[in-house]
Amino acid sequence: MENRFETICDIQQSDQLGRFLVAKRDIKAGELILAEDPIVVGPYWDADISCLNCLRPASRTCKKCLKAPLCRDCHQHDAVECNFYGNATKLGKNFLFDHFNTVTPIRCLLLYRSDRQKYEQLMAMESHCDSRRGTEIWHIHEQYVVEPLLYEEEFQQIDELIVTAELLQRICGILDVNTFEIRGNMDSQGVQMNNLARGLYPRTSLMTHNCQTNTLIAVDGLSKLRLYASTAIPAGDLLYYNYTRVLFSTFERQTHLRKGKYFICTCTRCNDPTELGTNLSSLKCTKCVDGLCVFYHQTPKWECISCGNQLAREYVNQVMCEAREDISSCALDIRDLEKVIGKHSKTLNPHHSLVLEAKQNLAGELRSMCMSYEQQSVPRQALKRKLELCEEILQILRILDPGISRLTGIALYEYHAALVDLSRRNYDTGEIKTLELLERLRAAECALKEAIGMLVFEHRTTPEGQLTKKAMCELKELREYIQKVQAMEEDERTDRQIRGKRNNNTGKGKK
Ligand SMILES: C[S@@+](CC[C@H](N)C(=O)[O-])C[C@H]1O[C@@H](n2cnc3c(N)ncnc32)[C@H](O)[C@@H]1O
Repeated sequence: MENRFETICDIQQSDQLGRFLVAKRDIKAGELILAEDPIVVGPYWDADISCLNCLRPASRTCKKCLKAPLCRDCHQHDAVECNFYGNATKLGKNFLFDHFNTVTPIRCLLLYRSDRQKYEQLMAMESHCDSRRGTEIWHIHEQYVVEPLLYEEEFQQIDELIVTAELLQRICGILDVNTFEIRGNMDSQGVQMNNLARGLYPRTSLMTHNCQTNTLIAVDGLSKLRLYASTAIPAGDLLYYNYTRVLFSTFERQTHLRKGKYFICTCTRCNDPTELGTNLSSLKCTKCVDGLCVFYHQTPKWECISCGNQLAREYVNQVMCEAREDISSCALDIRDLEKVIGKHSKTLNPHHSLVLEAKQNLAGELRSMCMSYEQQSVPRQALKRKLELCEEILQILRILDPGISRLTGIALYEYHAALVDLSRRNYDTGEIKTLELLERLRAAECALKEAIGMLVFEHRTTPEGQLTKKAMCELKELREYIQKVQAMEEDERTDRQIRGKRNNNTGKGKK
């Protein structure tokens, strides 16, 4: 695997980007680029107190070290960590329960003892200490990590390593800038078992950010990360990963990257006021009918693409604040969500990221509703609306997250499910004929096949991995159903031909 990475990628460096990855040769979409284990895994910042072995909710303390929280099923945790806490006789028994945010930074420090090479890899990572110094996040880490640790004699030195406030801040910075999310395993019933964790992957984290990624990251329940090309990557191109969310507006993405990753993104999407034509950040023009106002950051101004009308900053702020407030506080209720979508689609582009957020919530609620009914009794309106929403979201994802995409895969799966259910219903009520049913089912089959092609990279222990399994069974069933409908359609066609001939013959007879 080591060799694979080295034949595919080069690590390069520049003043602007720091270290980054470049494709050494053409990489095909879907090709595995690297598989990597984390050098450190730990709970998220502000996570609930969880088992140091599996990160499920903790219910007791390790019998050996008498300090580490464990769940009812785990009896041990990392040996170096357990020994360290066991030997830390002056450390209060509740220290980790009282200062759970210190767990991951302590694990980073313990690498110095357990694996010096990994410790060096960790310390080579970007921490942005200079940009963080004195900021709110610096003070938060000072309060919840640096002070509790340095107050305890046990943490002031680990072997020859002198632990200082600066070193701890650097580790906190490294964790904030470089960690990847690790979602827990699903149990056999498909319920998520562990709390969210974060992991440090030294090679994967070298990837540069771009709001349009060309890679896909899949992490399995054992924390192994696999990096795939999500589009074809020509030799010489950088490998990109999207550090932020695809469906965030430019303002939200830029804020997240500036505040959390300490750089300003200048990718094609960020530099295009229309966001590649999706208008995910645009407002409706207050003067002309179909116009959309976009933000030109160089000037800076909000201006209508069609009529040139400019929007006052105060107006934009007011509209956005109201929408943000309404959408974030809207109950997960179909009627309320429809109301909020209707209201804010009058001032924002109906594809604005805030409206899309409400639409995604609505699609989720419609999905739950469809699942709670017997198939034949799901309200038709709900199926129709779900299909419409899936189409809308897919159209945007195809542009912003091209190639193999987890979000597109999920949306395609939902789209296929709504299309099959609605078409069956339309057929049962006589709204569509067999041929149209067949055509729609074939379209659903294409969507489902494409969804599987995108989700197949997800490990079986993850929610998407479970969805892939389900989708594969449904594809088999759908194909069987298509065959039946096809046979019906052929029978009907033959029937029509016979009747047609008979009519012709009768006609001739009459003549
Ligand atoms: C996860 S690290 C990537 C590896 C890092 N370049 C290094 O040398 O260790 C994230 C940091 O890389 C830099 N970076 C990543 N993408 C960038 C981009 N598109 N523009 C500018 N800087 C970027 C920023 O400093 C960011 O905080």
